[in-house]
Amino acid sequence: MTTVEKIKGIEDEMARTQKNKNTSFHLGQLKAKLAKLRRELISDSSSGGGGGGVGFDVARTGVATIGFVGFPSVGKSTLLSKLTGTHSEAAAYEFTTLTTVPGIIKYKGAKLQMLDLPGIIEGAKDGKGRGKQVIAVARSVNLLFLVLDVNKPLQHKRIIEYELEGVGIRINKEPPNIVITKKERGGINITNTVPLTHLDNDEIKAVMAEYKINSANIAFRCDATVDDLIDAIEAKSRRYIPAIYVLNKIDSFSVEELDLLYKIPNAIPISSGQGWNLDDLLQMMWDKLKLVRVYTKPKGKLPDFSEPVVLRNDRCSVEDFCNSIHKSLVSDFRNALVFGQSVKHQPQVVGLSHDLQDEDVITILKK
Ligand SMILES: Nc1nc2c(ncn2[C@@H]2O[C@H](COP(=O)(O)OP(=O)(O)OP(=O)(O)O)[C@@H](O)[C@H]2O)c(=O)[nH]1
Ligand SMILES: [K+]
Ligand SMILES: [Mg+2]
Repeated sequence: MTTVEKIKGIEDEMARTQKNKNTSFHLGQLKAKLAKLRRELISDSSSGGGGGGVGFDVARTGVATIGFVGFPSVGKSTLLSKLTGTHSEAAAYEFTTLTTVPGIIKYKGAKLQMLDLPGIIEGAKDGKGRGKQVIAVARSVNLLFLVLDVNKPLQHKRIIEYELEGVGIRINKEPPNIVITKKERGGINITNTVPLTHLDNDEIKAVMAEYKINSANIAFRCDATVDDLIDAIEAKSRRYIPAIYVLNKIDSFSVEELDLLYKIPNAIPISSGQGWNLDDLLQMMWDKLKLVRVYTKPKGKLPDFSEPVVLRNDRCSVEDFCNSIHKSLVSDFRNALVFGQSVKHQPQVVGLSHDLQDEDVITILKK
């Protein structure tokens, strides 16, 4: 049996099993088995076995990368061409785009890479179409544009979410606050700071047994589900990626129905064909990326507000700032003077490990 067939078998069994007190151990076990099999599929596609593909992933440039994912012919390529000026073939037939097409956009001083990808369909994660390669790229981006055609059923949204979840991508979600500390002996010890309303002991035991973890402290600091527990165990293979639902083709949609679309969280209606509402899309992109713009102020001079150094918020220390200017800067570094939100005193003397915030002004003092 192939991994995909085994996954199908477990999914079928789960669908047949009613959730109640007597089945929770069994269901927990099935979910853990499923998560392990899906991880095998992910590592297959990143190591080249059926995924990856020559020339499919592209060299990364810019401070962050945004990937376009959606069903065929929803208008991904039209959007890339509009936003970046890079031509990506668009046509009325499905699967026009067959590989990754990168483009670059400069926004608020930040150079950002956008990746137009082939369309995906139901079953993508299990190898349908170019789904595996698309998903391998999707796992590596900093923000996803999940492009939907407003004229197509909203069910497409569910299918795409399901496909991405199946490969360990978690959309617009924080990692569950569960700390698992493995021990040599002593069994499973559970503590919780909030009541656990979704999980019972049988489920926890089943999952830990399936992962062959016999002794561990598990500290729940959120009202976790069994899926959250599995995500915590599988933390290394999970990707927490912000996403925007780009509801495209509103030019061919009745205005009365538009109100409904505004109710979907993290969504924005646009027309890539007509170029409608793209400014709002870019502003939303900016808010989601949470980039950090830092202005340099040479000693004794005014700050240069024309060209910020842009950092990602997971890499925004003074050291990251130095490295993005020049490799040698760190070795000459004595300390830095910072003005702005990241410091209490204006200015404040800081070292390499200090984390900067958006719109800070910095002066580097050399040895
Ligand atoms: N009415 C309307 N049509 C659009 C819009 N955006 C794209 N289209 C049309 O939709 C069709 C598909 O557009 P593409 O940009 O090729 O879509 P895609 O998502 O890249 O498609 P694949 O690469 O095949 O997955 C083309 O005929 C476009 O002209 C839009 O905003 N409004
Ligand atoms: K198309
Ligand atoms: Mg395309």
